[in-house]
Order: sequence, then structure tokens, then C-alpha cells
Amino acid sequence: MKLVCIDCGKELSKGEFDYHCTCGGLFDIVHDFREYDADLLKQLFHKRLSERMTPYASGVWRYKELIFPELPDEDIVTKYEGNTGLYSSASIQKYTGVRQVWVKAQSENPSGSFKDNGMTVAVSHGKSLRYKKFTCTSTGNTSSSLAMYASIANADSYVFVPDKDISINKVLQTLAYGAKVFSFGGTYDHGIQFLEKYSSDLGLYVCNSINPFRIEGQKSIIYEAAQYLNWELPDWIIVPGGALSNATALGKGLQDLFTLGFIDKMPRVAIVQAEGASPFHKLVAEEKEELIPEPFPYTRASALNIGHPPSWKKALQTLKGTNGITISVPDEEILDAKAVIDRSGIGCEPASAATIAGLRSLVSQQLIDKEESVLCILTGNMLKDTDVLNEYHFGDSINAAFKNTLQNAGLTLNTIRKFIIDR
Ligand SMILES: N[C@@H](CCOP(=O)(O)O)C(=O)O
Repeated sequence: MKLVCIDCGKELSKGEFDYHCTCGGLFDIVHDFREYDADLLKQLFHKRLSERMTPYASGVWRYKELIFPELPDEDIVTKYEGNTGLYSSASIQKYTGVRQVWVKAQSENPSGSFKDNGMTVAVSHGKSLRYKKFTCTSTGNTSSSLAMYASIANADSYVFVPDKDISINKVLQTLAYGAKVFSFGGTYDHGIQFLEKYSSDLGLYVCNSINPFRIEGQKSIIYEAAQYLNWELPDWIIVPGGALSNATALGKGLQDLFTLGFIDKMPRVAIVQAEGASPFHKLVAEEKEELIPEPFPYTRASALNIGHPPSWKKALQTLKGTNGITISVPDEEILDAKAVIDRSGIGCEPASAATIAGLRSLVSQQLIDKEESVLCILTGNMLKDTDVLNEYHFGDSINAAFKNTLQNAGLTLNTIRKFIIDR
């Protein structure tokens, strides 16, 4: 495998590592799969499903050959991430109108979000380079994930979080795992600019998705979904779009599966942004050449509060390779979709629900047909943002149809009977 700049094509020599090329472009990891026998690999991945308590029990490292084959096993920092559920739900099907909708709950990862799929690989790579200090800037999921893996690796983590419009639960989770947390006035975008400039002076290994090893790990999400579905993917795959690492990794993972012959048809990808933070959707919809950053992104889906997504060029490659599309949806629709996902028993954080809101909208615009099959990637756990739950269920409900509050009842048989039997 080699590191290649996506803008000028420069290759780093073996052992060299950086996030950006001297031309400013991001590095991407390019593998040579020509030596692989697809059938043997499939058998190996199948056999590893029965691993327990070894790195290969992880739903990421199960696919090590496609992610980071050179890494010595002793450098793997894992919490058996991945192995998340793939569900179909009658209520989600009814809400979207689509006959076959799958949801992949990355929320079931050990730190509660899809970031673990990539973070296990980034921290393992940092460990192999003998780093002891790791960093990221974050709206809270990346930082929780990093703090967890850094502690497992016996290393320190230093994280930078915006001082507003993020979920306090995520910051508390990050603190509790032991990270040193710096709060700053600004957005994720300012944090990334700071780290791009100073991380090397500070001797810090950056674990944001500008790090190509994060992307390699996140490819496992689609590998796992494909393996569960016996290597036959649905017509569409839908992901939320914030920093766009998810969309980037999805495109790369699909390309790998197609190149290897694991799948014989490329699904189409839809990237859904929140209206208040939708620079990538605007770039695509307005057919611009360059992304125009949004200086004041705001959405109640706080994980998507990003105005200048670093991976936008990589995400464009995903759209090109999959005949993909983008859409933006208002917060009200995201929160209503979240209520449906929560009530289905699956549950998710607001950003994840952008997928189901986006699907509903794409169906109503007839861009997705009700007879097509769809897979939505849910990114984070419902307890990641309890303020949103509180506002939705106890505040002025945005849509009374989804309101679900506590029943105030005395504990006598007659009063409780009213709620259960006589209703
Ligand atoms: N929502 C993210 C922001 C994106 O971070 P990155 O890991 O893709 O750099 C978060 O949890 O911080």
C-alpha cells in the first residue's frame, strides 16, 4: 500500500507519513489487490466471524488485508469494534414508503459511533510509529472515540471542542475516558485549521479524518454490510454528510468490493446534509468547481455542524464512482425521522436520522423508487444527545404526531388500568 496525494499524485516513500501533500492536497491510501484471490479472502472473512477475543474478532480487523495488511498484530489497538447490527423495520419502511430499507447501526460500536471503525486503525498506526500523544478536534464523537482508544493504548489524548452547539454528553464521555479537553470559540473548521498548522510542532498524531488511516478503517462499515447480505448490496446506500469521511470511506469500500469482484453491481450513493450546514450539497447542486465554506454552520444535528468539510474532494470521487446524488433536509424533518427510528427500537443520534429524512424526501421527489432497496448508515447512539430528546419529548414538540411523554398516574389498579386496558 502507498500514500498518494489526491491533487498532484505525489507518492510518499515507504515509511513516510503525512496528512497533506506540499501542494495542499490530502493523502489517500492506495492498495494493490492484484495478488488476492477473492474466493479465498471471502472464506477467510467468513471464518473470522467465529473469532473471539483476538484482533480478528473485530468487525474492522476481520478485513485487515483490505485495510492495513502491513501492520504487525501487536500494534493493533482494538475494542472489538464493528460487528454492529443490520436491521429492517416495518415502521421505517412505512415512514419512507420504500419496500426494503436496511439500517446499519454503527451506534452499537463501543464508544457509540461509527468513528470507532476508523479510530482503531488510526490509533494503531500512530502506535506503530511510536506516538504517545494523540489529538483531534471534534463535535464530540471523534473525540470520545479517540479518548477511548488512546486510553486502551496507554497513551494521552488532547482534544479540541467548540464551546457551543455540541452535545455535552459527548464532551463528558470524552473527559471520562481521560482526554485533556480544550474548549474554544469557533467551529470544528477552526479546530482543524489549528491542528493542520501546529500538530507537528506539538508532537501530536492527528486522528481526524484528514488522516487517511481513519478512512481505511471506516471502509469496513460497507464490507460488513455486504458480508451480512451475502455480498449483494441494495440499490442505494445513504449516509449523512458533515466532515464527509463517511461518504469518502463508503466510496472507497465500494470500489474495493467491486474491483475484487465481491459485488458485481455498484450501488448508488446519496449523501444527506442538514440545510443549515450544507456546503457540499450546494457545491454539487450548483455544479461549482470549488467548495464555498459556510462560516456559520448551524444544525440541531450537532455532529453535522461543519462548514468546511476537509474531505470534500474525496467525497466527490464517491459521487462520481457511484452515480451518486446529494440532498439537504431541514432540522424538523431530521428530528421527526429520528423519532421514528427511536420508536422502532433501533434509536440514533440526530445526525444519523438525516439518512431516513433524506430517503423520505428523495422518494417524494421520485429520485428513489419505492421498489428499490436501500441501506441507511446510522452513525451514533441515541444517548449521545439527550438534550435533543428532552426538548423533543418534553419541550414544545415540533410535530405532535411523534410526541411521547411520561404518563402521570397514581399507582392504583384503576388508574393504571385506564392506560393499559381501557385505552
Ligand atoms: N462529527 C464529527 C466531526 C468530524 O470529524 P472527523 O473525525 O471526520 O474529522 C465529530 O464527531 O467530531
